[in-house]
Amino acid sequence: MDIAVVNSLSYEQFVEVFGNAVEKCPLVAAAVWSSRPFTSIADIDDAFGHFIDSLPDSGKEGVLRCHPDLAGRDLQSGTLTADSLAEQSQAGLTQLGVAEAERIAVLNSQYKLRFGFPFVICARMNDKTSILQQLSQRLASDHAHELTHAIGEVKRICSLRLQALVCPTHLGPA
Ligand SMILES: NC(=O)NC1=NC(=O)NC1=O
Repeated sequence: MDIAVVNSLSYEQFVEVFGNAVEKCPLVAAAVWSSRPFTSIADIDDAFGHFIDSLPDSGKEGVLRCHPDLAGRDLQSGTLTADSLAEQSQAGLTQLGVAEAERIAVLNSQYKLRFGFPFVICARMNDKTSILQQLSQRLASDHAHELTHAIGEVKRICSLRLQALVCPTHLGPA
């Protein structure tokens, strides 16, 4: 879909297409529609990022709480969104050994207990080793820093999803 088509979408169509750019948070796409017309993918990406950044901490925590655990219950029960399943599979989280699965489950629970939201990382930019490493490292963070870091990961995930949805604008004749 090119940017001209994006700009022609009704808000219902826009939410249909972009509603999961932020995992299970169609509100973000519904709000970002108001920023049309967009000039490029980067423009759309900025609009998503600015909306997320404008949320109060409780809103940011709410966005994080809509993310499924990595290699968690949703993966086991096959209830992940297609986006999340593709991202988690690509990072090797669907082929964890028993010990790795156990370790990520324990660390995810410790993280949620400490911060009140799930550990979120852009799986497409990581693999299971770096994810486990980041999870144990970030457990030691303080709440304020971790909230900022986690929201940065949400925006990375969103950027990659937007790039998969919108084809780059070709300058001049295609
Ligand atoms: N808790 C998470 O980090 N979830 C996810 N990371 C991704 O890249 N996709 C997800 O669903």
